[in-house]
Amino acid sequence: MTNKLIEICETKRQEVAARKAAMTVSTLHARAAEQTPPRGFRKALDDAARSGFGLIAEIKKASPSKGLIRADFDPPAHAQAYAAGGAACLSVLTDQPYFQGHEDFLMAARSACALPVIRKDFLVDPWQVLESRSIGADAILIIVAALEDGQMAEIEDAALGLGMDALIEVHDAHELERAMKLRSRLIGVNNRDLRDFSVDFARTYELVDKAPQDCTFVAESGLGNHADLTAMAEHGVRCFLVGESLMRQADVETATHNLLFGE
Ligand SMILES: O=P(O)(O)OC[C@@H](O)[C@@H](O)c1c[nH]c2ccccc12
Repeated sequence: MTNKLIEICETKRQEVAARKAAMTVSTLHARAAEQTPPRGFRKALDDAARSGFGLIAEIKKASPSKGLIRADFDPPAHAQAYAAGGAACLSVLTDQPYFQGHEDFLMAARSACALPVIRKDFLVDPWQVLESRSIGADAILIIVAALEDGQMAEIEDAALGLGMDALIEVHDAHELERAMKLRSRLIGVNNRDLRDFSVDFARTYELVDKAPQDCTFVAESGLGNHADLTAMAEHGVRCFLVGESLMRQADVETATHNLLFGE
């Protein structure tokens, strides 16, 4: 695990301890029961990828590597723009200390459109899965580099048990092997190295050939334009997670459309 990831997960464990003390599981269950059912995250991606590209468009205000990305940050407006531009799913950062995210952003984005939404955060405890459903999330992220095998399985069980999808994020062949011990067949490869934040598409190219055919395979991070997507498609990749390059555009809907279909 990289130093940054260790630091983020330690911060997250403290945050979760404080949240657990402030909120009972029965309150979370009651809130989860008020939410509309999970929208089918992987299915929406697969459906879109059958006739084109499956895009998870990310609502991201800031990041540790880039600082502030979007000054006029407006989650419901961005959600609608992404949906109108052709995205299959949304990703919303909820981590506050490192990404300036918030649960309210996810709730506002999900209410503003019909797309399935993944909660983008650092999960270190199955408790956070129920918390994610209680704010409406349709899917959660499992970062293999951050967790032991047993923890990953517990978090995944919690998600699948609530009818949610789990996106399993890997960086290398060893992590992909560990991911294959899980039940979920929704795999993301992060092209960004969390040690130095460098982006290398070769990570995706290496791992897509190693992933079993029944996987929905998502390339993540550093994707800037339609040519990046078509280059990935030549390697058989049809699903993508894109944040920064879209969030920097004044006209998010047109940018999303151009990313998917070319200018
Ligand atoms: O903004 P980008 O370069 O398009 O990347 C989006 C997404 O892949 C990135 O935000 C991400 C991938 N995995 C993560 C894990 C935690 C936080 C953030 C991420």
